[in-house]
Amino acid sequence: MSFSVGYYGDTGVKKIPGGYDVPVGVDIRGRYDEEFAKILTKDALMFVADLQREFRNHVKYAMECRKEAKARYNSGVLPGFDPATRNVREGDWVCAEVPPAVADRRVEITGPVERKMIINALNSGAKVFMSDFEDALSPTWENLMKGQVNLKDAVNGTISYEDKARNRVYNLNDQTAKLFVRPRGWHLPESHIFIDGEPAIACLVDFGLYFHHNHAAFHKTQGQGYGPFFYLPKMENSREARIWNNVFERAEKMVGIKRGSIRATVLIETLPAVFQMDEILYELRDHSVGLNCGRWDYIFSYVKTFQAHPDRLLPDRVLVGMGQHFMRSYSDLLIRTCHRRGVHAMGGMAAQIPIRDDPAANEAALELVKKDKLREVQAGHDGTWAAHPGLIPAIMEVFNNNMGDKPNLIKTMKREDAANITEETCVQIPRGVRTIDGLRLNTRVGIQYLAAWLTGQGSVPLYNLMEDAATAEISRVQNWQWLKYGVEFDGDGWVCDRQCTAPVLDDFLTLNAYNHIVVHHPTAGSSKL
Ligand SMILES: CC(=O)SCCNC(=O)CCNC(=O)[C@H](O)C(C)(C)COP(=O)(O)OP(=O)(O)OC[C@H]1O[C@@H](n2cnc3c(N)ncnc32)[C@H](O)[C@@H]1OP(=O)(O)O
Ligand SMILES: O=CC(=O)O
Ligand SMILES: [Mg+2]
Repeated sequence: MSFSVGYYGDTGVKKIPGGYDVPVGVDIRGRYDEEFAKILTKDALMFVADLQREFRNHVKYAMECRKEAKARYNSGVLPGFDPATRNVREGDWVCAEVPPAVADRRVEITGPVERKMIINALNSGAKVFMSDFEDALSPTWENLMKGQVNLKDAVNGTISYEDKARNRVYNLNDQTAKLFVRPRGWHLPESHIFIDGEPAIACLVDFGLYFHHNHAAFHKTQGQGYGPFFYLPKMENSREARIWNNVFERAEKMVGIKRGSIRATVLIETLPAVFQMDEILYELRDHSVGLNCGRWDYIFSYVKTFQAHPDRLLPDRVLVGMGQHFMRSYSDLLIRTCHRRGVHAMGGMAAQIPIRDDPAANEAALELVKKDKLREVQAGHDGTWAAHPGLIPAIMEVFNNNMGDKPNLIKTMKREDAANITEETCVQIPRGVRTIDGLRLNTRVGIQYLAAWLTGQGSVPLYNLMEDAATAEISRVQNWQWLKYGVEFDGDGWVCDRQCTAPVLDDFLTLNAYNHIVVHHPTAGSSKL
């Protein structure tokens, strides 16, 4: 493809030699590729630029508000319900009817927008596939653009993949999972696309390109008159949900589809957002299909929100499970809120994945997953997440056995008992030990995950667990918090680490360590008094 440089009369389009055909004000700084050019069309870029111009100031303001909230938490304030929106929490409103295409979401698989994984996930037997530009994806230009190409082929039903080394061709089954797409969070820039001299807002690029190319086909083939469907990550306040709602309305209007076609599930995965569930659903009430317990980012957010509260340090990462009081309260409150408003209350991700080379360990991991999912469905979650296709049958069985023949529990599990959950319950300090092994594991996971991410892998198996950006964040912030506040570790092996990080230098390693090798005889000495 070759273009001459300059502006083209009334089309307002600037053409660059051998490059993308861009509208005025848009500058593509990523590598040129003929396949990517089919995504980065002039029309698609105009659509994204329109969203950017319409919403950039709202997004900037929302990010400023996050900074102000952070300063308040750092000064000792605890997050809580907003007295100004009490009427929304107490009001008797409900969200729009759930679209029939996604009434049953009992098991959802997630994964990055990688070609083979998209096909495997759509074929996995799960009801929904959440295809991820976020926690599971390292947002390199190649990953993002190939991801858009892959999704377009998936929605068109033409996606295939040839694994030459294994002489295997991947195609879609007749029956596939319904596709949801998760764009990145509001805070991230997309630095390969500049609009009016500044980096584009990443999520508007992810959303805009996908929506522009796929809304029509999706409506027909997947959504039964609705869609496309989205997952929205990492919001902290309902003002951020309002921006999404306005983006959806503008997008619907621009392409001429009915208001409420687009539907989204919001991840409640920040501590401030737990006090904004009603408000978030209210803002998105015509575009909502529920909330999801994004438990890993939620733990990360607990540490981040309380970064200046040394009285709220977390125990070892492995101990911060859904059994902790603050985690259970958050899941219960989410179920009650969603069902009161007529939408799905989705559970979260168990991080275990199949362990091929150790049957006993594999069985133990599977038992943990089943236990976690049983707790979720018994609590009233309408569905849950799986990280790997190998887990789908077991998780499906747990949900089938406990949901009966209904597509969801929205009308049957009201959880009115959760109406009494208080602010204090939601921030209650988790219990457990902090150990040097926990610090080491965080360090290993943090380093290995970052190495993978920098080379384009956003989700990886480490120590038999799924690790992605959210789980790696926990490792990072936990180590930061422990080192900053100089925690004393429980158990053995801490002397060297404490000595290396002590504010005042100990005189002798051996003097300090000596008490650890002194073993007094049980009779406490030899003197006979
Ligand atoms: C906190 C959160 O945000 S959770 C949501 C975001 N995180 C995710 O979505 C992570 C999803 N999971 C994954 O990315 C992967 O399961 C990993 C990276 C953890 C492990 O992947 P692998 O090392 O490829 O696992 P493994 O070798 O066992 O895979 C076996 C097969 O299952 C496929 N597979 C594994 N996980 C998935 C998945 N989530 N979706 C689709 N296919 C998958 C593999 O592609 C492979 O296919 P093949 O046999 O046709 O070659
Ligand atoms: O996005 C999900 C999470 O747990 O984080
Ligand atoms: Mg997350």
